[in-house]
Amino acid sequence: MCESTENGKVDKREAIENMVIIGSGPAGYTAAIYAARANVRPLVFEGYQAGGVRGGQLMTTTEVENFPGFPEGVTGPDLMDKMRQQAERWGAELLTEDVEFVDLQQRPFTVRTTDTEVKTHSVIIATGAVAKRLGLPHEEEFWNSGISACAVCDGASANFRKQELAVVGGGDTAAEEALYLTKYGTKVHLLVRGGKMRASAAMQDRVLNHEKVEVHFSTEVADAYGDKKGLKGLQLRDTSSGEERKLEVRGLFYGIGHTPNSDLVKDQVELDDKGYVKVQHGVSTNIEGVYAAGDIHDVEWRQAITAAGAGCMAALSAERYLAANDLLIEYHQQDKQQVAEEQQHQQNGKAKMPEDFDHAADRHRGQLALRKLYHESDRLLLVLYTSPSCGPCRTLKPIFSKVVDDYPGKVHLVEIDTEEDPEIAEAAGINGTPTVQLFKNRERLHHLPGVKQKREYKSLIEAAL
Ligand SMILES: Cc1cc2nc3c(=O)[nH]c(=O)nc-3n(C[C@H](O)[C@H](O)[C@H](O)COP(=O)(O)OP(=O)(O)OC[C@H]3O[C@@H](n4cnc5c(N)ncnc54)[C@H](O)[C@@H]3O)c2cc1C
Repeated sequence: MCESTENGKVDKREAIENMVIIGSGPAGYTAAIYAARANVRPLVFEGYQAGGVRGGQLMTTTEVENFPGFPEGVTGPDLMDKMRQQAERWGAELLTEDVEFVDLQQRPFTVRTTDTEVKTHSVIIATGAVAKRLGLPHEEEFWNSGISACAVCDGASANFRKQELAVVGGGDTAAEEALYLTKYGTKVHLLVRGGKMRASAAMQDRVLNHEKVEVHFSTEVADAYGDKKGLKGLQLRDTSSGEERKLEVRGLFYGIGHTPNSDLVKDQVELDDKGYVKVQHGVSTNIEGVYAAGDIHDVEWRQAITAAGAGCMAALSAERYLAANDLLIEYHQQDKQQVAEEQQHQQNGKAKMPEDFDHAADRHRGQLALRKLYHESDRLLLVLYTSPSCGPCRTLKPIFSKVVDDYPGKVHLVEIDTEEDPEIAEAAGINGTPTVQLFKNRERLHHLPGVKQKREYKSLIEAAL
């Protein structure tokens, strides 16, 4: 059933769900795999923007070396894609939407996004955590044009290559980001507020002995400065003497920890003083039938494998709760092969090479296609800049492809891999991926860094058609 609200059409489902899982990090997807295997048919709200991208924090890292089953290591985005495929294969329903409202006071519980509203007998909160920001006076001005919270997503951008860069933080995340950035920058300054680092001994050894990394202890960032082209430097303050000085860098990356994504449930579920959900018996919240799994409650271990373990416990606990209260409706699923709609979209969207260039096709790839269409096409031109190691790009690509499906013959989509085509990305002023630009008749209409809501892209496209 569809109903109109102030937000537009909301799909209000009449049937009561067995289980809703909020979040799609290792905790959410593992809960989905266990619940789906038990014929519970969970509904997963994967998230989109509110608390980090679909797939969670591992979408922002490169190699994961410690997740069991991958002796050669696996990239974070690949690991999360595999978990997603496994959940989908066993019949979990996945919606890439942010949950905006929950009512856990009345049963069945209510869960609502902009597009969907459901009632459910049980809920697993697996909303994880997001990177903290410093809140510098000029942070917003240089966000995505020099300041970033994801070195792995943005470090390879043309404007950071062969430049001096800085990372803030003294823990493992900051150390990992600094080491990653040495691949691209001429030098990386690691700015540590205290007199020593909190990172593991092994990580400290690596950064302190790396020829391209300079560690500045007792140093905090007071502000950032630059011009319209982006960040030019930082105003630093010595935390012991209060003395200030400038440091010329073109990139500032945050590695200063995380905030739990618990705002959604903060007045309904018991939280600790830092905002983490309080649990008993591993995953049970103070509300029967509501469970929490992963970094949303784990202040101590905070690992992919512990989050996945908690997801398993939450799914089994919720299933027991449903069975004990006679609420469970079983759905016997066929062993679906991996039929991800997303893969189909990517398949359909395979871009043509310039040699067999087809003007009529909606989708293209690479700088030659872009140059050709920029000069010759009278359609609206949508340029999607991505990079191979960027997790948010993997989230955006299928969603953006679906947006393009709605305008057959009216738009041209050109995907530019900023590693394959760094010159054109630089010329276009791309400071991070993903970024979308809209052009009409050789005029740039919009520059949209990051992942936006589908409706935002659609309203800009419709206004420009
Ligand atoms: C840079 C980096 C490197 C790391 N490397 C490793 C490593 O090598 N090995 C390791 O074991 N661990 C690593 N970790 C830690 C690991 O990523 C986390 O412990 C793990 O991802 C936590 O999983 P989670 O499922 O609890 O939450 P997250 O991964 O944080 O996922 C939370 C999910 O909830 C969704 N969400 C949030 N709010 C909403 C909402 N309102 N509606 C719907 N969905 C929502 C988000 O979109 C996201 O999908 C790393 C972390 C970082 C930041």
